Amino acid sequence: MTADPQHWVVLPAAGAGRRFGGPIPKQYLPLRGRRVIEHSLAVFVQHPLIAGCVIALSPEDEWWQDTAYADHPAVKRVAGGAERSDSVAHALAALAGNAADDDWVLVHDAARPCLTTEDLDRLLAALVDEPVGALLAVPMHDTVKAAEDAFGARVERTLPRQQLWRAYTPQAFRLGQLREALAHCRAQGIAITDDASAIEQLGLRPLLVEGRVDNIKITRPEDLSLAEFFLDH
Ligand SMILES: Nc1ccn([C@@H]2O[C@H](COP(=O)(O)OP(=O)(O)OP(=O)(O)O)[C@@H](O)[C@H]2O)c(=O)n1
Ligand SMILES: C[C@](O)(CO)[C@H](O)COP(=O)(O)O
Repeated sequence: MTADPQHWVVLPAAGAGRRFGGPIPKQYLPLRGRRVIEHSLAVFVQHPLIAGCVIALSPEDEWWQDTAYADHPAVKRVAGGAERSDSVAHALAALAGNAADDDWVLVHDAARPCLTTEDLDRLLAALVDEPVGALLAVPMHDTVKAAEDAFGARVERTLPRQQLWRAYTPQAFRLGQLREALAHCRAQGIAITDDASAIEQLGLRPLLVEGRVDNIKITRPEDLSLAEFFLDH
């Protein structure tokens, strides 16, 4: 008889926050009495189904030591990498000693501080009997235009929004499969911006689990005020 899979969390937190700018990386900015990263971790550390967390940090980020989780027994730290996917891969390697290949790993951005326990529970529930893995996502409600090139301002076509979702985190996959998928993308030189994209490159189709729109990532300065608002309501 095989044991039920455990659930682990990987928090990539080694980004520089270039689009945000500012004096320190966005994940360490103050937000409603705590740092952004403390909000992002809190929901996992308190959750009974989470076995432990690995956080990928930039070695230069001395602000981590000031957080409530710096010496927390359930939070292990590793060095991040040049890209988000490298940071995730480093954290997965660190997990290998404690976790099984069939265990679930939930990857969540350190810069996403508004995740609710309800959304996390919905994702965890979706993993029961799920063959591939799942991610929180939000259906597209806007009318979306594709431009003729990345910087072009002229419409090429209107995309069918019924098929479009915004990919959020956490994104949950089997430890062994996610490690394989990230290694495949790295070996093939395939650039990816989320973990689901790596799994898709193996020919698999992750499950989209509808989440709250307010689980935003802090990417640009205006997102910080939005996160403040969402945390208050
Ligand atoms: N080399 C990297 C790059 C990003 N991240 C993390 O991945 C998450 C989402 O990435 P993003 O919003 O793109 O963060 P940054 O890379 O910091 O932002 P930017 O692209 O604007 O520089 C963040 O929690 C960030 O810290 C990481 O761990 N390692
Ligand atoms: C995983 C992710 O949050 C998906 O939305 C990712 O961090 C996105 O990175 P982006 O380049 O800021 O879209």
